[in-house]
Amino acid sequence: MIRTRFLAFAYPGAAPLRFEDVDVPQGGTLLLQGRSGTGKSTWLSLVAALRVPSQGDLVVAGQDLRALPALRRDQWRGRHVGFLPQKLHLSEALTVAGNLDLVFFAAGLPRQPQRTAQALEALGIAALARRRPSQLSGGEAQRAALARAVLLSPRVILADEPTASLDDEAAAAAIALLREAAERCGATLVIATHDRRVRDALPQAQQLRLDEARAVA
Ligand SMILES: Nc1ncnc2c1ncn2[C@@H]1O[C@H](COP(=O)(O)OP(=O)(O)OP(=O)(O)O)[C@@H](O)[C@H]1O
Repeated sequence: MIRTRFLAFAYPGAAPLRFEDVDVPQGGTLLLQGRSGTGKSTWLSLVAALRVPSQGDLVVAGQDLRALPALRRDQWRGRHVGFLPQKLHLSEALTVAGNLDLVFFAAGLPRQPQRTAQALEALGIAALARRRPSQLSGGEAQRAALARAVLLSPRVILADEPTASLDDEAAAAAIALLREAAERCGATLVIATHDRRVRDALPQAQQLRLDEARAVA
């Protein structure tokens, strides 16, 4: 679940970005929409506890993020938030499986090879576990990044423009994979997108529209 009230964030020297309230139940889907520069990445970073709101309340998966001590934020994120960034950030120094193993490290947990294998299996890329990211197709790399995002069965999955630069077939596959992964984990799914195809594919999803007006104090 995600609940925001009067949420705002100000970059130094800039007018605050103010965000409309949302109430997304656990397991629900939210589409975060708006043109470039309207604050989608900022909103995602607040929900992921990467930034602290300047104002307002923010509860994610039952955790009041303003009450979360700074020292516990990274661990909380590592355990409860799965992030599928637009640029996938898979390390070429590691195999696909090795990239997933980093998740355990980030969450302060021991490596669990069986769980890594299961996550790759669930996304249909078990056979690619020992490859390097550069040896994957774009779609395979996205599956690897999604396997990494859902490895610890997060309560929230945040996907930043997951269909950008994908053709229709690949975009439909990416949306289906995200939905299936969220369903398996019982996670709340947030997709930041300005792709109409995502909205059309998820007609039941809640929507939060950001616009330029919100960037004004
Ligand atoms: N580190 C920063 N310092 C100052 N201003 C910033 C910083 N990061 C973003 N901004 C500004 O905050 C506003 C929101 O940026 P944000 O990246 O959240 O938008 P976005 O909707 O995700 O854009 P895009 O779709 O292009 O990724 C923009 O006006 C941007 O210029």
